Amino acid sequence: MAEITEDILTKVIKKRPSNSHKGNYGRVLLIGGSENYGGAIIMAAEAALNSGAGLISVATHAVNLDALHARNPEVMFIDWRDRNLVNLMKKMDVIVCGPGLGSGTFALQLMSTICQNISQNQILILDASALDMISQDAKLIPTQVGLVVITPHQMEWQRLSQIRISYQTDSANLDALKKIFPTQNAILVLKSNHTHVYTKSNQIFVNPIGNPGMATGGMGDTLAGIIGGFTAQFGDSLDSVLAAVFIHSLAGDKIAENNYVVRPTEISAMLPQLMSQYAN
Ligand SMILES: NC(=O)C1=CN([C@@H]2O[C@H](COP(=O)(O)OP(=O)(O)OC[C@H]3O[C@@H](n4cnc5c(N)ncnc54)[C@H](OP(=O)(O)O)[C@@H]3O)[C@@H](O)[C@H]2O)[C@@H](O)CC1
Ligand SMILES: Nc1ncnc2c1ncn2[C@@H]1O[C@H](COP(=O)(O)OP(=O)(O)O)[C@@H](O)[C@H]1O
Ligand SMILES: [Mg+2]
Repeated sequence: MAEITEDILTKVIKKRPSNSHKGNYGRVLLIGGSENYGGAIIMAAEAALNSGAGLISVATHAVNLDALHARNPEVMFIDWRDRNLVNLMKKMDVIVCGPGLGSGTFALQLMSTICQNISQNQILILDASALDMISQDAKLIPTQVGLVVITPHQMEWQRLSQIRISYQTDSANLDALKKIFPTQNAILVLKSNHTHVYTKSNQIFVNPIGNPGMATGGMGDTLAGIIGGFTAQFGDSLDSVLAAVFIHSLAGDKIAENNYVVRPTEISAMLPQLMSQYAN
């Protein structure tokens, strides 16, 4: 097992060439935010925006539109019941699904639409409720997809892998990852106070930083958005995912130097400045 180090940030974060435009930094669609959990998808979208995705769209319950735009007018909106959502999905480089999605019949339909329409040149990041839905129905896992990144916390991983938290050893986790995604290119980001990242080729990484001030609702939603932003602009590599995990905790540690609590939105606020320090 290897520790993720600061070097991953200099390796991944690139200075932007002058002759570039928003289309060069990736299109991300975030799907989630039921009537009760709008904040989750707003925080994920803010994280994707602040981590540098070129174009960001959010498919959510209509009730979330005003809050989303009041907070981040840079982000585009589509009602998640809009028939055009399927066409929009097809234009995306990255789809992040799950923060605040909920688990009703409609959420199931959305997952099924993603599963049927996503393609080999797209990245899918599954978090929160989306993971609970694939736990209940493996047919919702797409076979034609470029990369799937799953970001469960330990209880979500228990539901998906059937491994109880105290039995979530590295070897059991690797076996489960391969069993759940037999043919797909898949990365498991198993979140905890020291998040582990697993690949199907038996690579294991541990995140040595982060702090308990980060134990605040919305922290995982923010990580999902950063992974979306990093894979959209720096590519569908393991390194992009490792860098996202590391910078999320690095920001958390910097905020915790003089704050008892770390707000997820403050992590997002810190990203543009942190990224400029590591870009080369
Ligand atoms: N502002 C918003 O809109 C927000 C909306 N959100 C949305 O809410 C939805 C539900 O997501 P969820 O994560 O809150 O609920 P769930 O999956 O039931 O997990 C909690 C259970 O697991 C247990 N547990 C054990 N180990 C654990 C661990 N390491 N980390 C965490 N939990 C651990 C834990 O144990 P306990 O606390 O009882 O000790 C408890 O029994 C989802 O769609 C999400 O996006 C949130 O993002 C917050 C902000
Ligand atoms: N004690 C802790 N130390 C370090 N990181 C933590 C700690 N508690 C939570 N985190 C981080 O916060 C995030 C929590 O994710 P999650 O439970 O999905 O949050 P939410 O669903 O509320 O957004 C993960 O990235 C996890 O690593
Ligand atoms: Mg979560």
